[in-house]
Amino acid sequence: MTKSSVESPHRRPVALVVMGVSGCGKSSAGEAIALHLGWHLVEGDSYHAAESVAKMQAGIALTDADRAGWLQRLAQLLAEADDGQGVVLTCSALKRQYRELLRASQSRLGFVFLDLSYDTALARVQQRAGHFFSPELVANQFATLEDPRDEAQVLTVDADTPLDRIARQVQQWLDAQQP
Ligand SMILES: Nc1ncnc2c1ncn2[C@@H]1O[C@H](COP(=O)(O)OP(=O)(O)OP(=O)(O)O)[C@@H](O)[C@H]1O
Ligand SMILES: O=C(O)[C@H](O)[C@@H](O)[C@H](O)[C@H](O)CO
Repeated sequence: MTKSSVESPHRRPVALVVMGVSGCGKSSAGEAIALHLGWHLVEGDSYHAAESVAKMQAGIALTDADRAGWLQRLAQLLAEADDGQGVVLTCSALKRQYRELLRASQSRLGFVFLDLSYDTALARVQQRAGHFFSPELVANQFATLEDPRDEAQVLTVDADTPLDRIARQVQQWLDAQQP
């Protein structure tokens, strides 16, 4: 057996997707992580089609077809990350097939899964003012979520953890990996 065949195929990520249901803290944690690492922050919600935002405002869940173009746009942005410029992308990435699509564009991709209870997510979304996302859709987000924990390069974090601690957990996780 050659040396390379026994080594982990995964190298330290140069891009991270901060993922999870609405209200789990993707934007807040994504910003904290990007600041801590000195990486470029991409807010995935900014890349939804206007029609998709209108649907979510109206309490209509997105379909795979609604998300297809959005995910393609995000995949292109992830492809640009490298050792010189890391990228933190906030993106719900609820289904495994969405995550696979993103992985296909960036081999050195990690996911930070913000794990949160339904009750807490709902309370956060209801309390938040001025956001397009309809609280009626929170249950659908949980129904759509396919747990990523058994997939490679996924760090699961309790989404109730203070943001600075989440950022440090991510840093430690990255530091424990080979360059
Ligand atoms: N770790 C945390 N501890 C306590 N409150 C948090 C934490 N992270 C986020 N919040 C709060 O929860 C609410 C939702 O956070 P945020 O908008 O970052 O979530 P999100 O996943 O980006 O949501 P969406 O996908 O709907 O935009 C905000 O009011 C935010 O201040
Ligand atoms: O895939 C989706 O259904 C969407 O990306 C949602 O998750 C929202 O955009 C987001 O959570 C609200 O900010």
